[in-house]
Amino acid sequence: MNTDEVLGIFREAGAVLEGHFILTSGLRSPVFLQKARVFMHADKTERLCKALAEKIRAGVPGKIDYVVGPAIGGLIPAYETSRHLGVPAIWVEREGGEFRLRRFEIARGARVVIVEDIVTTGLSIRETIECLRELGAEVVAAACIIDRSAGKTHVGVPLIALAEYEVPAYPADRLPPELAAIPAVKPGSRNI
Ligand SMILES: O=P(O)(O)OC[C@H]1O[C@H](OP(=O)(O)OP(=O)(O)O)[C@H](O)[C@@H]1O
Ligand SMILES: O=C(O)c1cc(=O)[nH]c(=O)[nH]1
Ligand SMILES: [Mg+2]
Repeated sequence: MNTDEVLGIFREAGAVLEGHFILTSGLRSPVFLQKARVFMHADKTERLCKALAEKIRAGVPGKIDYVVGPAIGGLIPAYETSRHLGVPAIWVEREGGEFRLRRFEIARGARVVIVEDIVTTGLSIRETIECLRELGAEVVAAACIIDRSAGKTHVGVPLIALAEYEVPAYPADRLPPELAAIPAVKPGSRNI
């Protein structure tokens, strides 16, 4: 599946929003990919995640013990991708602001692949890696449906993106005037 097909699915679902958005990193952007509007459709989610699973299989040599999704955005794509990989899906969720594996136990040395929805700065994946490494897991790769940095983000493990789509993002104190003129909204779940 190529980038145009992935973006086509997002557009068809009405998931490419325009306005003034506060991203999880604190950066501001005129475009927000509201993945929930894609993941509400099982058929669209299946097509995307089947393709992502194939890309993970091709890019990750050896056994995968778990797919790990960072909540909330990563829950559905991690689950659906794990279904196509034939491995269990677990998740990390925020407790006091920090990602924790609250509901599961994994053996030290478990080989895991993180599956995210969207990557912008890679902050959420880096936080997830930190949590998993503290538990002794081996993070063999991370994957996402769309990489908004178009390959510029590095998370310290191989990052497998189904699509790369570069979207502008600005520090809050360096907004272009057209963005500063629109009230900002924060769609994600960090800090709520
Ligand atoms: O690469 P980054 O700069 O970390 O940005 C991407 C992250 O932002 C979103 O999560 P968010 O914390 O907004 O909440 P959500 O998962 O509930 O959507 C998205 O789900 C990714 O986890
Ligand atoms: O960087 C983010 O927080 C982000 C961007 C985006 O387009 N979609 C999303 O869910 N999060
Ligand atoms: Mg998220």
